Amino acid sequence: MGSQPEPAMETHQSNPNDTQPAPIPQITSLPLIDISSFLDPHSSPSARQLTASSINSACINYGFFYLTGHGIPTSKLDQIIMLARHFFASPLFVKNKIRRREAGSSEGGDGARGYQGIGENLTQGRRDIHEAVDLYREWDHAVKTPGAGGEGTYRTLQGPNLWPAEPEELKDVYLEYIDQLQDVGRALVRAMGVALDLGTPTGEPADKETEDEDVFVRNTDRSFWVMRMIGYPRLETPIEDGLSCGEHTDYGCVTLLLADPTPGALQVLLKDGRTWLPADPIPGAFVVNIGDMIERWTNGLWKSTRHRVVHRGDEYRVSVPFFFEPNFEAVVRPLGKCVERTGGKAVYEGSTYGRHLAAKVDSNF
Ligand SMILES: O=C(O)CCC(=O)C(=O)O
Ligand SMILES: [Fe+2]
Repeated sequence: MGSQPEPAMETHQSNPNDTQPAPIPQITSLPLIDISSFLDPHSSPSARQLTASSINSACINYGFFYLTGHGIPTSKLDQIIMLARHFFASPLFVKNKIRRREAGSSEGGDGARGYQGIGENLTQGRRDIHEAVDLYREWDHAVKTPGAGGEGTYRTLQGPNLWPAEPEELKDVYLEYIDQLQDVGRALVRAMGVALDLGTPTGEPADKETEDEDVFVRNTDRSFWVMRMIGYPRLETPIEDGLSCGEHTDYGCVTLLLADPTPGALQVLLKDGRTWLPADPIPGAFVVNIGDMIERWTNGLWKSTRHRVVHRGDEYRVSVPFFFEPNFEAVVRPLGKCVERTGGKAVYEGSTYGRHLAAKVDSNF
C-alpha cells in the first residue's frame, strides 16, 4: 500500500555557490512509497489506487521518492554493493581488462560498455570524480564489422557486456538481480500509468502507440536497461573543479538506485531551483527518480529532477543505479492526455529512445 509520511521540518543544505541566504526550511526527506500492491496479483484496486496517487504526488512535487515493498531481500542488496566494492578494490590493471573502448576501434569496443577510470566520465563538460562499470541489455544479433583491424569492430552500444572476471560470482549474482529489478521496474511503470489516470485498457488489441494506462508497460517490455556500478573516492577538491557526479537529470525512464550507507552524498534539487536535499539511503529501500523520457511522455507534467553527488565522507562510496529504460525502438512522444492537462500544446518532439540514448553516449552524457 502506498504511503506518504508527513515530512519533518529541519534545515537543509543550500547551494554552496549561492550568495543569497538559505531559503526557509522545508523538508528533510523524500516521500516513501510501498510498491507491493503492484507486485501482488491479489491486491485490492483501492490499495493500488492509493499507491498510484502517492506516486503522482511524489512525481509532481519531487520527481524522486524512496521505494519499499519491492520484495528483493536486504541480504541480496548488501551482496550487490559488496561485490562492486570488491571489484573497485582490484588493482588498476585488473579493472582495465574490461576497459570501455571507442566504438569502431580496432580493440573491439562499443563506446558504452565496460570500465571507466576516475575522472574519465564527463557531465556537462566537467570531470566526474568516480570510476564505473556500465552494463546494458545485450544487443540482439550483434555482429562485428570485419576489416577495421584486430578482430573487427562494433557499432555504438552493440558490443557484448564486459563483465568483471573477479569476484567470480559477480556476474551470476548481478544477472539474477537485474531480472528482479526488471520486475520491480515493470510494476513501477504500471503504477505510473494508473497514477496518470491514462484509462484502463479496453480489451481490444493494443499496439505500442495505444495510450492507456499500460502504455509504459508495453514500451518497456524489452527494456534497454542500464546497470552502473559506481565507485567514489572522497572528493578532496573544491566544487568548481568537478563533483563526484555533476548535476544532471537521468535520461531514461525510471532509476532504481542502491547505495551504500554513506550519508550526505546524493543531493536532489528541490522545485525552488536552489535547495539541495540530501537523499540519504534508507536500508532496504531504493531511491527512485524519473528520467527525461517520462518527462517527455508526460509533456512535463512530471519533470525529471536534477541531482548530483558530492561525496566528502572518509569511506570509499559505492552505488549501483539500475536504469529501467524504454525499449530501444520505443517511440517516446507526449501522451495526448498529458498534453491536454498541460495547456494543449506538445512541448517535446517524439523520437525513439534508442536515438536519444545513442546521442547521449556519443556526447559522453
Ligand atoms: O551515485 C549516486 O548516488 C547517483 C548516481 C547518479 O545519479 C547516476 O549515475 O545517474
Ligand atoms: Fe543520476
